[in-house]
Amino acid sequence: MEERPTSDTVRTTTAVEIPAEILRLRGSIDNIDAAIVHLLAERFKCTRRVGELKAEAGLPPADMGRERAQIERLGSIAQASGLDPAFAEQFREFIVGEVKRQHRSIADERDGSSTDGPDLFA
Ligand SMILES: C=C(O[C@@H]1C=C(C(=O)O)C=C[C@H]1O)C(=O)O
Repeated sequence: MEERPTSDTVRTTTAVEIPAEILRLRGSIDNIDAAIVHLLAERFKCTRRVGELKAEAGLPPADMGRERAQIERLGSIAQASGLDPAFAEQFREFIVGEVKRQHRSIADERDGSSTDGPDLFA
């Protein structure tokens, strides 16, 4: 006979069968996660090169004019696609924060001067 959980027994996840639809959805979630990692890897390849070109040109790591345009554009895209725009902005900020950290480190490796300059606020 199947043992029923009581207040002092803990039901483990293995005790209950996982519905087939959840398993199917997890297959898609895994594919999406893989795509996100591939896309991020490609994005960081591009931003790393932008960091090198900025350091060569003596440009600062951050460009707040560009970021304002990104925030506006991605906010509209998030809204239209049913993603919370606040979450989209947190995610953008997380990624771009790492990009700027990498740009500062590229500039520092070159001559150590670019981190001392102001961000671009055009
Ligand atoms: C990549 C750049 O540098 C920074 C990083 C950005 C990004 O990751 O999209 C955008 C603007 C900059 O603050 C850039 O200027 O294009």
